[in-house]
Amino acid sequence: MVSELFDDTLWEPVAELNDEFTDITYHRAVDSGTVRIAFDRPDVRNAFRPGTVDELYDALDHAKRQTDVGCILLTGNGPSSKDGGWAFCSGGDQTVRGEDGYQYEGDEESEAQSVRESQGDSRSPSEVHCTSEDASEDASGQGPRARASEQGRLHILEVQRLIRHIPKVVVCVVPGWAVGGGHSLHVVCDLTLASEEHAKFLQTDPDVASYDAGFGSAYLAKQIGQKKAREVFFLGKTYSADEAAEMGMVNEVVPHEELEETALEWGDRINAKSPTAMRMLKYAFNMTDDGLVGQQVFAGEATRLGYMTDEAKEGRDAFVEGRDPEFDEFPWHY
Ligand SMILES: CC(C)(COP(=O)(O)OP(=O)(O)OC[C@H]1O[C@@H](n2cnc3c(N)ncnc32)[C@H](O)[C@@H]1OP(=O)(O)O)[C@@H](O)C(=O)NCCC(=O)NCCSC(=O)CCC(=O)c1ccccc1C(=O)O
Repeated sequence: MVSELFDDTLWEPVAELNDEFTDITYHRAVDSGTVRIAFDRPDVRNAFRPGTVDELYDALDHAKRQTDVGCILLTGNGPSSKDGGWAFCSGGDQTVRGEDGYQYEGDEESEAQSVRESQGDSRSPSEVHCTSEDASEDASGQGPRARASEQGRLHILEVQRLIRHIPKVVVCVVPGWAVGGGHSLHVVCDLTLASEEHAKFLQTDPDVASYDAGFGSAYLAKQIGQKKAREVFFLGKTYSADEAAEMGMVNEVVPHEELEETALEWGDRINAKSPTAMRMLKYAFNMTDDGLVGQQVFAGEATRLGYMTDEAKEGRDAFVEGRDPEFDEFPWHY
């Protein structure tokens, strides 16, 4: 079973990737251009370790390149086999956090690393145990896709940027806890749909001496206002789905049993719209907050539209044919 809320008649695995993944699942809807990417570590409230983040990035990047996909659902599988608890994501896996970020190595290695570090030995586990050839294989104990690294990673931020710039609508489907870096992921998604009974929103970053000083906090303030965003981080209260909707960071709250069905319906609504309009709208919404990068992304799409005109083709053809361009037939639009 993928997840208790998952209807396997409506989805098929994206086989070339899903089979390789250990920490997430990746499915495509049978009847529509919607994909479902889900954290699959329910026993640790879907905390992400570096290998999880790699898989997430790879799935999102694959989804980005599917020209018949308009909507991405990002969710968490559940419930936990240990206690029946539900989670979207509880952020960075604290058991593999090292000195300079999250470590690829498994828990035992991390603990060993901490001990080594406290004894003044700063070698990474891969230096201690692995040759560089070992490191490219599954020496990390985190599945075949884990890329052993001598550096601690904070690359969930790369995933955040991918979600921000992906030319599709990303819906965060929250079946339980959205905490820490998991909370930040929900903030950066275009829309959030939450389980009435189980969704809970909490920022623990400062409890574990972490701080998402980008989208997770500053962009959250754009969504819910400065006072509320500061409350989320400075008081660390837990908010129900209804409270989160009231604050403006959740779009809709539905009964738990209807969560994924509703998410798929949202996907259908999204996919029925003009892909170009949706892409330009997403980038327009982003642009005011994203500075020159926002302008660059929007302008890149404007350039793509320009390239599709006969006027642009004339410019290209004239160069290739070694003649002056003939733009007389093209109006100076106003
Ligand atoms: C999520 C909880 C509130 C759930 O509480 P509860 O329902 O009572 O369940 P528990 O019994 O606590 O948990 C069950 C089980 O799961 C394990 N677990 C839960 N969360 C994590 C985790 N994050 N890492 C590792 N393990 C976790 C827990 O230990 C239990 O295991 P057992 O073996 O069964 O005992 C609660 O669990 C909780 O508060 N969890 C911690 C939340 C947290 O602090 N997350 C990290 C925040 S910091 C972060 O995410 C940084 C992310 C990042 O990379 C980043 C870096 C730089 C800039 C920005 C970011 C960014 O924020 O994105």
